[in-house]
Parts: sequence; structure tokens; C-alpha cells
Amino acid sequence: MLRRAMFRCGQLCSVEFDLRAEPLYFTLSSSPQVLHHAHQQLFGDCGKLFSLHVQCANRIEKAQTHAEIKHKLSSTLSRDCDVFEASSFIPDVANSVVKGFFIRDKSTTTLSEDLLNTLRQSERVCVFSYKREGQYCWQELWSPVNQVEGSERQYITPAAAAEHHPSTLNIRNSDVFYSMDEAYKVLQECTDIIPESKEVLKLVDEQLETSRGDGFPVIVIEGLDATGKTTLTEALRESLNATLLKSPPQCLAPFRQRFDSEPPLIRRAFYALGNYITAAHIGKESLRAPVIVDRYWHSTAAYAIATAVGGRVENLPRPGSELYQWPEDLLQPNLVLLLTVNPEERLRRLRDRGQDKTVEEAELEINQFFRLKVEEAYKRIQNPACIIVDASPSPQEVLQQVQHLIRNKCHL
Ligand SMILES: Nc1ncnc2c1ncn2[C@@H]1O[C@H](COP(=O)(O)OP(=O)(O)O)[C@@H](O)[C@H]1O
Ligand SMILES: Nc1ccn([C@H]2C[C@H](O)[C@@H](COP(=O)(O)OP(=O)(O)O)O2)c(=O)n1
Repeated sequence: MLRRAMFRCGQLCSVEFDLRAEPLYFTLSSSPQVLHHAHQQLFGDCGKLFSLHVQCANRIEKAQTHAEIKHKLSSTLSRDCDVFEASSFIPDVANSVVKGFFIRDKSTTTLSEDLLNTLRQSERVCVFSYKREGQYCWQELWSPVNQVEGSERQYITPAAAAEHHPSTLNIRNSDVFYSMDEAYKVLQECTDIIPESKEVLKLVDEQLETSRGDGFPVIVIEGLDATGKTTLTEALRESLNATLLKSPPQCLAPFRQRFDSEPPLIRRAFYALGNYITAAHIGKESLRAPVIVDRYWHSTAAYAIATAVGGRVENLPRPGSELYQWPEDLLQPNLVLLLTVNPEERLRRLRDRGQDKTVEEAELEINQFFRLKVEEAYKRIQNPACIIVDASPSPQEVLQQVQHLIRNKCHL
């Protein structure tokens, strides 16, 4: 029964309805509880209030349903409807999060109810409505005709903020992958709906075992778009007579746009496998020359964590969290340099370069919360941690600065 799966005892629900503020937390009880003033904002007299939560057993179907509903809600509901991200979860219990949405409909139409009814009938979604009497508010399973039989009132009970933001509970092997096998399994589960998955897995299978013998140094250059990675890596290739590699590797270029359009679970598994293919190339190339890599695991983990964690930088997993630990089965570089420039200079360089931006890069520009989270996540990744390089000076000066660092750290 959907309901029982929804709210187990001790489960909290969090609603992100103000990026600048903490999410709103509440739990449910069978006895009336007075609404906290902060809850008035969401549960106050503001038209029809619903929540819907994705309930699919299969994780691929769950990820695609969530993405499909998010698109439907944003493209179908009127401007009188506010849609907020919601999560029901058990505090500090990994993988306990059930993602959903809160819809506050101030319109006079039945559009939101028609849409919710269609979703409800798909059996992949659980829909609740909210009623209010004075200081009390309760939730009930919703149906357009009448209340669902046996649906007792569950009163909204204000709860204190969870110690760890709910979005950090599901990151392991859903947003960030800590072994090749875990990422490989996700794409195996997609082969019937995304045929390209087979070709990507074939390319992974073809990679020789990653041997990291006593080869030449491996140096990774990281940073946001337009910080100067391409310019610097090409200059280092020449000055060090090195091999230049990228992640994702060139062999995955034909599939990238396809996987960029998939939900995070699938998209991040794709980029994780790209790192393992690049690792095999590094293992081979480093036997004969120094290797320079343009993006690698730091990018994959930092963008995935920053995307998964809602709201402000403070919601990121704490420094030292195991979520920042390098995967044990992924080849480690000798040195990781994080290029940083101030936002204005980066935007100037982006404009001067004139290339199309990826959706995520566009997000970096409009959503400073996202950019700050990417930058902070980069810095928290350990084993190896990155060394921060001020990439504001001229290309020549940045190159000299980096060559000095490489000489000191890698004796090159
Ligand atoms: N140190 C620098 N100073 C000024 N402009 C730079 C510098 N490094 C790169 N650029 C310019 O900035 C733009 C983005 O550089 P690029 O190397 O493509 O960055 P990324 O690979 O990080 O996206 C390009 O037009 C490049 O010529
Ligand atoms: N190893 C990598 C490389 C890129 N990504 C993701 C992270 C961002 O969404 C994009 C950035 O890649 P993109 O090629 O656009 O970046 P640059 O143009 O090289 O600066 O790809 C990743 O997850 N893992």
C-alpha cells in the first residue's frame, strides 16, 4: 500500500521552498499539533495544497518518473501554482529518501487536480492533499472524487532541522559512484531503454586493465568552464612533451549529448565510466610520457554533489565526509590543480570564447548557489586533494606558475 511505504514512523519530510533559507521540516502524527509559524507560510490559507511522491521499485524507473513529473509540472501548471522539491526520509539513514514535489495551487482551475489524477492513476505516484482548521493542518491520501477509503488524518507536526540535509543521504552510488561496478550496473539496467548504454559498456569492457606501474607523473587540471583548462593543458602538453587526455574520453563523445539528457543517476554513471576508460588510457600512456588530464573524478564528483544537494553551500556534506573520498578502484593522479578565477573574469572569458554553453554551465551562470557548491565540493575532495591555482593572470604567467608547481611536486 503506497501510504505505508510513504511515511514510516520517525520519517521527516523536507520542503525546499526558499533557496536562501533552511528547508521546512515536518513529520506526521495522528493527534492534532499546532502549526509552527514557519509552517504557516507553506500550509497557510493559500488555495489547494498537494504533495506527490514517486513510488517505483526500480531505481531507473524512479529516476525517469521523477524527471518526467518535474517536466510535466513545470510545463503544464499555471503560473498560479508554486512547485517545490520535497523529500521524505529517515534522518541519517542512507538511501531512505523518497523524492517528490509540493504543489501550492492558488488558481481557480482544476488543472493541477486533473494532472495529479492522471499521475495518480499511473500507480507510480502517491498524492496527498492538505486541509486546515485553525492552527491545525493535516494530510490525507488524495483522490479527485472523495477521500481515499480508510485514509485517516495525519497531522502536520513541526520538526527540527535534520542534522544532515536529506539530499546527502542518497548520493552514494546514485549521484556519485565509488566503484566501476556500481556505475556499470546502472547502465546495464538501462540497456533496454537506452540502446547507447550497450555501446558504452562495450567500450568499458574493451579497456585494458588499468596498470599504474612506475610510470611518468599524471597531472589533472580541474576547474569551472572557461577557467582556462584547455589553454593550459595544451601548453603543458608542449612544454612537458606530455600526452594530453580528457575525461570523458573522445570515444564517448558520440554518446555525451544523449546521456546529458538523462536523470542524474544515469548521467553520472556515464561520466563515472568515462573516468574509468580515461584511467585505462592514463595507465598505458604514463608508461612512456608524462600525462596531462583535462577534468577527471573531481569534476564528476563536484558537479554531481552540487546538483544533488539543494539550497545553500551549508547543505553540502561536511568536510571530511566519506562522500569526498576518491574511489579505491580508480587510478589516482600524482597532482590535481584547480584553476580558479573570479566570476566576472570567468564570464568575460566565456563570452570571448563564444562557444555554446552546456545546460549545466548555463546553470552555473544564473544560479550562484550552484556555482559556489561546485567550487566548494572541488575543494573538499580528498585523496588526492586539489591544489588551488589562481588562473587570473595571463596564460603565460599561469603556465609558469603551474610549471613551478609541477617541478616541485612531481620533479618533472
Ligand atoms: N590566463 C588566461 N587569461 C585570459 N584569457 C584566458 C586565459 N586562459 C584562457 N583564456 C581564454 O579564456 C577562454 C576560455 O579558456 P579555455 O581554455 O577554453 O577554458 P576551459 O577549457 O576551462 O573552458 C578562451 O577564450 C581562452 O582563450
Ligand atoms: N570527468 C568529468 C568531466 C565533465 N563532467 C561534467 C560536469 C559538467 O556538467 C560538464 C562539464 O564538462 P564540459 O566539457 O562542458 O567542460 P569544459 O568545456 O571542458 O570546461 O561535464 C563530469 O561529470 N565528469
